[in-house]
Amino acid sequence: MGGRRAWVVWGTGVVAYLIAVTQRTSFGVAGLEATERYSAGASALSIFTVVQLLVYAALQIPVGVLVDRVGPRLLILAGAVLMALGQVQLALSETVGAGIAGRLLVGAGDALTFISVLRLLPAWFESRRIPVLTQLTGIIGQLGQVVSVVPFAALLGAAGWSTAFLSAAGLSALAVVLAVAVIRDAPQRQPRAKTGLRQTGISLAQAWRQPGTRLGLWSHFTVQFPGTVFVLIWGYPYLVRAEGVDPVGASALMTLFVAVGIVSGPMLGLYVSRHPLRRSTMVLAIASGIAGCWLAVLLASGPAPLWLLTLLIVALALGGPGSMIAFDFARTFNPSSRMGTATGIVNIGGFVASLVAMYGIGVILDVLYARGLSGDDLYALGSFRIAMAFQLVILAAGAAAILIVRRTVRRRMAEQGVVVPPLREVLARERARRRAARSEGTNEGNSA
Ligand SMILES: N[C@@H](Cc1c[nH]cn1)C(=O)NCC(=O)O
Repeated sequence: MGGRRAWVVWGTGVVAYLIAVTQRTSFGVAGLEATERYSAGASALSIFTVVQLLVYAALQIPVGVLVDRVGPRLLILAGAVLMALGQVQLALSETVGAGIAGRLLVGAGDALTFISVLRLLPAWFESRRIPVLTQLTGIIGQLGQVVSVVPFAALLGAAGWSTAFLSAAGLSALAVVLAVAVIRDAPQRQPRAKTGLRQTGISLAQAWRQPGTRLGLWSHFTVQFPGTVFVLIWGYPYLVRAEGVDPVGASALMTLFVAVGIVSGPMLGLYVSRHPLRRSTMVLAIASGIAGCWLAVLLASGPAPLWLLTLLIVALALGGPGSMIAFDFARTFNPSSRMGTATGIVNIGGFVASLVAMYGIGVILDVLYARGLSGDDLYALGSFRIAMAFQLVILAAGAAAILIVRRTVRRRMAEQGVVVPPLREVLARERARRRAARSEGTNEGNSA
């Protein structure tokens, strides 16, 4: 376990995930070209992304169940095939309907990938390594966005729509070859228990009834969406049009977002492996940080100062790696035979919250504009702030759900003899220990 072969298998899985994130985000950088190609307006184009995310979210449970039954390799392979077909379809499509069919295939293939790559970890690595590797999987995968924004966008500009999307399809074809050649479910061939539909239903129900799975779901729900919404759709127009940040400054803030995610991921992974009883406390701390920064930005008189916007970006960026803690709940509270199923349940949370927030912000902006409350600017600062405040409602609901489920989790743990001491007590004990260590040091100094 954990030898060279394990790193190669996991590394290949991560490359497949990075390629999936490239396919996921490639349409986002082709908005202007898509408007021309399909002669479509903004709302028609938004259907492409909504359909893709809906398919992704809807497939999480079936995929989670499947990965436990057929293993991750086959699903990573099938995911790459679907994404290659989807991008070919998009490359050749000339109508909105045909284009959406392409994105639907991409969403389906994407849905198969992440859960399957996480499922490789417990088969190949010791459990103490998994929190950091989970974080690294997320971080490296997110670099797929950079592939979309830099080489893909350049190819789109230079060679046009069909060439760019056919090349993206080529990347997924490469993932197919790599998956066939390198990825194996486990170091040794393992007999897979034959599970019928009834057993699958039972396993799904067991994963859902496990409060640790639901703690993961709500953790993912609460801290993943604010960053996703900001980066995928509303962040740039908010910074530039509402807060008056110049485009170069806005791009720098978006880059800071990626950098903070990369630096903080491994740190959070280490925290999780050292303090497994304080994982939800970290999730709640990140959620409070995001809510606090948003409140300060939204309540600022006039445009928010740059230092405050920078702080907001840092808090939002922590949400990505913070949401990976959710998968650790799925893994540690479920037997490995149900891990895929539990991971699928958890992964729905952030994507549902993101869809609700993205749509809600758009609707609020439209309503305020239609009622004449935004003057002649859809993105007026006052209106955008009201719309962005909608996220605080979702954050509060998520945090409340975490607190409620956590109580059940801790009660169950106490029944099994694991008591989580209140944070107050732990901090007081730690202060006393430090005081004692200091006074011991002073006494030793005096007697020397
Ligand atoms: N939390 C994200 C991944 C992530 C890690 N760091 C920033 N974002 C997640 O849930 N990913 C699922 C997926 O399919 O990408």
